[in-house]
Amino acid sequence: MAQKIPATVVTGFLGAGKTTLIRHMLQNAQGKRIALIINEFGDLGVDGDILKGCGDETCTEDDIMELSNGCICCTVADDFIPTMEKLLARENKPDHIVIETSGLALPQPLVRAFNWPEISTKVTVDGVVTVVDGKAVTEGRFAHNVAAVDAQRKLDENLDHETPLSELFEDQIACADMIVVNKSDLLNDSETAALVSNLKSESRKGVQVVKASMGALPVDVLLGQGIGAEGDLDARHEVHHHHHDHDDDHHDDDHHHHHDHDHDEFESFVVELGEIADPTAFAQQVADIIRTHDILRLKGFAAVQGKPMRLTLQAVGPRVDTYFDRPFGADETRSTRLVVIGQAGLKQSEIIAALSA
Ligand SMILES: Nc1nc2c(ncn2[C@@H]2O[C@H](COP(=O)(O)OP(=O)(O)OP(=O)(O)O)[C@@H](O)[C@H]2O)c(=O)[nH]1
Repeated sequence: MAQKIPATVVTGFLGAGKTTLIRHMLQNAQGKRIALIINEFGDLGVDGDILKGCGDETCTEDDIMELSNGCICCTVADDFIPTMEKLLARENKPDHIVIETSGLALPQPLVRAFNWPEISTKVTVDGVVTVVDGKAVTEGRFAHNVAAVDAQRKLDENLDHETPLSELFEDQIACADMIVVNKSDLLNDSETAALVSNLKSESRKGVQVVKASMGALPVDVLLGQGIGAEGDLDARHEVHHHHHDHDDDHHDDDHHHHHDHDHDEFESFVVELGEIADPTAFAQQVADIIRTHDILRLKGFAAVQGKPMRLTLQAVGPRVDTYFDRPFGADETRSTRLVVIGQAGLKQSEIIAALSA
């Protein structure tokens, strides 16, 4: 019987650095043939485009498959399983499959999907890698399971309210086989050490916690954990959520379980603009809009007047990064397309007006 193909699930909150980590991994794959499945949030294939635009031989378009029908946990049967089957039916099989979940997806339902008969004999979950935005967590955003923040919470009644974001963060930590404390370049040594030790105490026994900057970790560290996570689901208990009206018995079926609607708390939309004049001024404008409207994530591509190259724009919280990634193609419209992601209730028309100003 053929050996099962190992699959690594990369999860982590919005903007934690999953795409960056995967890109680094592909560029340093050391001959390993890696196929990618990307679960995009929103209808603009930004992450896929970033990976395809890396121009590296190891990430040809053929090896990248996109799931774009929303959160992976609700589309297992219609989207994920058929995509996996297509991938597994290929003559030229990958050595390893890497699945990037959208920043809002929960890893447990995806891992559970590997027990489906269509794929369970052919693939196994090598491990779940959870990428953490070290800077954001240190600053107390989505950091509720960090002991220090918890202690503070108990002292302040106003902080008692749990948000879905922190619950999601806990679920991602609970499911991890390896936790990557990314963006360590933005932390000092003692902040990094404190975060690593907090996450170690919050995660299951034996889970590795490693620090990284720009997701730069050796492929041998990330892949080949050999965990078989799909057979180990009970250890990855999802956190009990207070606002749900029924309790989780951990034997829920794949789609209709209690997490289904967590991502309803979020929304995203795409903004199309013409060419922009000045990247620096535009980045500043974007940063101001993010602050005013409490946008979680904003990313996409811009056409800059007089520049043949496409500008990639990435914003996580108030930090906006821009860089030119590749020339626009001859048959490509020189336009600016951005996806905006935030908690439900974004003032879409105001945001579009502000971006167009
Ligand atoms: N300073 C710093 N920036 C980083 C690091 N890793 C990633 N970034 C930046 O953070 C932003 C988000 O990184 P991505 O890799 O797109 O994050 P992601 O988790 O794929 O984001 P989503 O797809 O939106 O969930 C980008 O602008 C990256 O360049 C890091 O270690 N240090």
